[in-house]
Amino acid sequence: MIRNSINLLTKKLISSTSCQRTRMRCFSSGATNLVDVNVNDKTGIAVVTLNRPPVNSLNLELLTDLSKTLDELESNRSKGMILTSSSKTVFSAGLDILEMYNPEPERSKAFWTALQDVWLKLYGSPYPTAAAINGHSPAGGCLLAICCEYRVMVNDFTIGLNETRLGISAPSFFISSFRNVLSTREAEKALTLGTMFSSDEALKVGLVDEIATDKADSINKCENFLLEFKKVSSMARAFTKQSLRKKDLEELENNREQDLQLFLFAINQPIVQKGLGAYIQSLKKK
Ligand SMILES: CC/C=C\C/C=C\CCC/C=C/CC(=O)SCCNC(=O)CCNC(=O)[C@H](O)C(C)(C)COP(=O)(O)OP(=O)(O)OC[C@H]1O[C@@H](n2cnc3c(N)ncnc32)[C@H](O)[C@@H]1OP(=O)(O)O
Repeated sequence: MIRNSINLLTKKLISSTSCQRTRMRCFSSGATNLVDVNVNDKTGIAVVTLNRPPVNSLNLELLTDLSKTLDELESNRSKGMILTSSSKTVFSAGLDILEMYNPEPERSKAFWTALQDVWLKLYGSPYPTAAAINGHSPAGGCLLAICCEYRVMVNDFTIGLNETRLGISAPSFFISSFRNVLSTREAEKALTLGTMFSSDEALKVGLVDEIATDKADSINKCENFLLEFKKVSSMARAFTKQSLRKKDLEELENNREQDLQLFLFAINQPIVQKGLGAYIQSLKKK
């Protein structure tokens, strides 16, 4: 009995050694482990890493893991979250196009519902959030970044809501979170043109807050931003953020079914399927 307890303790110690070196607690979000979470014991800040190679495209499983992670952070009264990616060149390639091509009805419902859940939890989170954008961030990848309150982008990558370039309109909750960051004028121009901004252009227009030299620098800068909230009451902070975002959040909360039906209708149009098929082929041919 005692030996078993010692074995268990030894196993726990071994498995947590790499985290202890940096005073981090590690946990993974669920069964599929597509999201890694490291909580710094000293600051209470969680680094949440999207880990679905090769490009972190957002499929049902990744969205479900992310959604569970956001629940855990909220119930653990997180001091803050930094969202980043395990890839060296891609933050997230956006929605997984294979989830929308030849869709299976039940799965596509679950997929869109999971995306809505992630958006509501991330955009409305009571804890402060920052994105360390260490790679390209088109469409749904940009969505995750603009849900956060602060963005630090590593040089030489691109970010934007490029949906019109794919022949579709960005869904309304993509647009409202984009408008929360950019002026209506800049948002309209970028959304209608489907602009993908370079890091410098994104900084100039206000889509990102700082530029970083590499991933470590971007995480450091995000951490500095989050640490500023040590001086602020977390309740007052959360209330203020949620009041500012309330209209956008309620818009989706009150119209979830309608938004889902619009998505299902759109992806089931033969012309959209044809476009998606061609787009998948063009990505494969690159
Ligand atoms: C399009 C939707 C149309 C209709 C639906 C209607 C309405 C619903 C609402 C739609 C909202 C959509 C929001 C989105 O997020 S759509 C997704 C938009 N994303 C993109 O356009 C990004 C496409 N990818 C890229 O540009 C590049 O991959 C990237 C710059 C991210 C990285 O380039 P890199 O050279 O590093 O990698 P690749 O060789 O291109 O890719 C590696 C493999 O990954 C596959 N891949 C890439 N992106 C996706 C994706 N978004 N979904 C699924 N798979 C993806 C790519 O095909 C390669 O696969 P293999 O060849 O290795 O099999």
